[in-house]
Amino acid sequence: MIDVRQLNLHFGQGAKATHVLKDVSFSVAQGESFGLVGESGSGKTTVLRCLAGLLTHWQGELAIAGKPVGRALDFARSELVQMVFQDPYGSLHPRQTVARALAEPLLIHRRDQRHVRIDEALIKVGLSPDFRDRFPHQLSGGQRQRVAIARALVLQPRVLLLDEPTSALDVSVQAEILNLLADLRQKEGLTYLLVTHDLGVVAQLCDRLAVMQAGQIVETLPTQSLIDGTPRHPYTQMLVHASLSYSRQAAPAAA
Ligand SMILES: Nc1ncnc2c1ncn2[C@@H]1O[C@H](COP(=O)(O)OP(=O)(O)OP(=O)(O)O)[C@@H](O)[C@H]1O
Repeated sequence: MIDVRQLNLHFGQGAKATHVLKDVSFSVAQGESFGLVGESGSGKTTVLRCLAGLLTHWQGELAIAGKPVGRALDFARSELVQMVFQDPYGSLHPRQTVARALAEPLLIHRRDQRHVRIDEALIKVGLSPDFRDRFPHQLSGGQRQRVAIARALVLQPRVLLLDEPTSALDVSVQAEILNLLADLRQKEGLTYLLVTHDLGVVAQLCDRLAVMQAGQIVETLPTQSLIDGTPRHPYTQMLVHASLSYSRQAAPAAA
């Protein structure tokens, strides 16, 4: 469903150019959920932004649903792929009602039955149609992220690009949103590409993952290997170790 081949990207020019993505290659099957993990600045979000059409100066080959992806963001791509951002407050316009936020993609794509589609999208994310007239500041963090997911779903895409979809939320709400994403993947037959720092999120939501370091993929592995503690690359082992010792430190405080 998603094919990334030899993806390269630089920011800046000449002597100041930084090579941010270095020959990144991976494939995600139809219906699969694939995680991208790695330290801050390793290039995870940049990969999503290339696939979403938000960055256009990449080199390599990108294809979605078997069709090569061009550089410019076009209608066909928006109908196939949508992105959900980390901070739902930032991604929703503060003066737009929920209905207005969801109507916008429908208007741009000239879809009919907008009321019905908006209500259907709200129900899919566990919100009642009563939420139509609310503004973002009248929503909790979890409800805002539900609205952002509803907006991503309203055009019925086949792929969601999820950029740290739960990291801006309270811990108690994170589990709800992860459950919602797991349910939606199954019910809607979606394919996920998910960026996260949190190996717990990968364990819950992803079938496979790629580990990035300094713009390169160092290892691609099934999530089960992560859980079994059998990753091969020393950097992945270090990430697993760091995450386990963090959980152990956090456990007494949480008790
Ligand atoms: N618009 C930009 N202009 C210049 N450099 C950028 C730009 N966007 C990202 N970068 C740089 O590209 C590198 C990769 O950034 P990216 O956001 O993809 O990393 P990341 O792995 O997603 O990190 P994080 O987990 O912190 O979001 C970083 O060094 C970042 O500073």
